[in-house]
Amino acid sequence: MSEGPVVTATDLRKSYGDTVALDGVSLSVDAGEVFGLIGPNGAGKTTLVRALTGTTAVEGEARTFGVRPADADRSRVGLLPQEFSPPERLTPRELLAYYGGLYDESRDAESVLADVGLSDDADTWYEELSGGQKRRACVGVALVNDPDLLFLDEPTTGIDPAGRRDLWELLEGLAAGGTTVFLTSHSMDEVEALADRVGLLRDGRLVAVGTPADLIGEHGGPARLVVGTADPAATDAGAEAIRVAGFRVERGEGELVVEGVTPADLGRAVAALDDAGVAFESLTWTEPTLEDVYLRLTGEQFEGAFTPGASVVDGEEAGTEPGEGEVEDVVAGSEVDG
Ligand SMILES: Nc1ncnc2c1ncn2[C@@H]1O[C@H](COP(=O)(O)OP(=O)(O)OP(=O)(O)O)[C@@H](O)[C@H]1O
Repeated sequence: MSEGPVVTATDLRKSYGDTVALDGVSLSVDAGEVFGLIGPNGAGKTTLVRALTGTTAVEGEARTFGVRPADADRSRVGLLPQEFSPPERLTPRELLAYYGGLYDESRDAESVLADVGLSDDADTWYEELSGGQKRRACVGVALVNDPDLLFLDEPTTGIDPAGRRDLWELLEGLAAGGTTVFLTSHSMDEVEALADRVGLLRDGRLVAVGTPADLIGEHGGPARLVVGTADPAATDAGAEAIRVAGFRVERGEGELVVEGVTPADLGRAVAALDDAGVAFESLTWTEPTLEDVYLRLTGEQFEGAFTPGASVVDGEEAGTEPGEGEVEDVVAGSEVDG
């Protein structure tokens, strides 16, 4: 395993006409590190991957293994582009033989097929594979030269949950063995699970870089208690009781969202509801995730998600009708019947 950064970028810039795709991106990725790149559609992720793999010309300086990407030893780099359409009338086994043949040395096709979970479909034409099986085959192609540096642009799109987890395990194993992985994904759980460090790209700029834990600590916002309330009267009474107990509370339809509740606060919050005789149907405590970081830093909202800090606090702020906000499904947390 080599020492020091395997990938470096200094002030990368790229425009397509008036569209600025990269607006001064600098980063470095060390050997054996999994770097996760996230950001909204059009943020510049694919352009950055292309810059780092030498498939598009950019301003600034990009280096892989210390040389310009176009000059890097191709046998050491694997690339799964976002759009990759191998020949339709080849089977996964043939595809691996075909792409493996481009290198002086390549991995045994059977072991790659096993790695990506395609051993049973190894002799089906590519065009007859399901979407997820196709993507597995494409991941296999990126692995066939046993690369030291692997670029994966949205590798698990279309792959079922079990298959995604298998691929995560595979990537973790590769990284543990010293492979450097540069991963872009729209799946926050994927990036949180895999990445040692995460970079968030927005409008061509890297607006945050850090470990998932650091980014969540810095930008994820507070832990929350969501109280499912039985009826509007209970929602009103619950909001008041929680507020009086000193918490910051927001109201949604049939629920209250109490922000900044630590595990040590839970008892006091529940006691406030009980003391006020407020009937509640559920209690869910959630800690912030990388998804919260993403939402806060991009200003995006998932449909149905409420806007942190933008609705009723102390019942005073205007502009939000009860029922307007709705909290997304619980991602991590515990439910307690009330
Ligand atoms: N070949 C091209 N010609 C013109 N504009 C382009 C081209 N490629 C990308 N762009 C523009 O550059 C910007 C960045 O695109 P890019 O594909 O890098 O974003 P992305 O973050 O990968 O998006 P997505 O999440 O949708 O894959 C977008 O505004 C896009 O429209």
